[in-house]
Amino acid sequence: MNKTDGGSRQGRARAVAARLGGRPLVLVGMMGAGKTTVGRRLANRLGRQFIDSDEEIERAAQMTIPEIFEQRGEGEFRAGEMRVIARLLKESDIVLATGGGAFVNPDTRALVKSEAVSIWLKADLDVLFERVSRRSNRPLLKTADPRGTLEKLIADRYPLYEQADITVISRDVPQDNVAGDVIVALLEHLKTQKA
Ligand SMILES: Nc1ncnc2c1ncn2[C@@H]1O[C@H](COP(=O)(O)OP(=O)(O)O)[C@@H](O)[C@H]1O
Ligand SMILES: O=C(O)C1=C[C@@H](OP(=O)(O)O)[C@@H](O)[C@H](O)C1
Ligand SMILES: [Mg+2]
Repeated sequence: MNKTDGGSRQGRARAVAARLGGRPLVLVGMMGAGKTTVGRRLANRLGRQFIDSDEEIERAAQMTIPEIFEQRGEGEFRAGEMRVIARLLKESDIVLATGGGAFVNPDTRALVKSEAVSIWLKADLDVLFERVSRRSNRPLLKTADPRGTLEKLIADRYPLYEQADITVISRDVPQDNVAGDVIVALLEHLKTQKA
């Protein structure tokens, strides 16, 4: 084991940073998976800038996500999401948390696959439903049966999320531990890549 492949928490983070070069890290997965919160911790541990595509869209539009859906419709939100992510993927040394629908778009998915290392934060229906029920800021779940809607989205989207480079289970443990799981999985993945 050389200096940057150390088994310690810091050593692993350094090894991941070195093997990535500047390549962006992109978190994908369902609403409630923890992309925003775990992504922030991951960026912190890797010494990278954290960016959330939803926050970028809100800032550019000067509106919240529910307002954008209500006043402009999902189509316009998706078009903005695609543009924002394409712009952000030109940056290096970032951790980008996407919204749950971003990787569903074939163009965005292709771009993420070619420009970044992608991580699917995976959680099951019960965990996701419990987490998204804490807040009412997700317009797609404003239905008569939000749990059923979430279940349907899972069925539609899991085959696409599976195309991410690595999959990490977003367990119900402190978010910093999930960030640690991502670093371990990333290191394993990067070791299998050509230098
Ligand atoms: N590992 C975890 N354990 C418990 N709660 C979590 C975990 N990860 C995220 N959460 C909580 O779940 C909710 C959704 O997390 P968030 O990061 O917004 O998910 P996403 O961006 O994927 O929709 C937040 O309230 C967050 O604090
Ligand atoms: O899954 C989706 O289609 C969406 C997920 C949300 O982001 P999070 O996954 O961060 O909740 C946000 O982009 C919007 O409400 C649509
Ligand atoms: Mg989020």
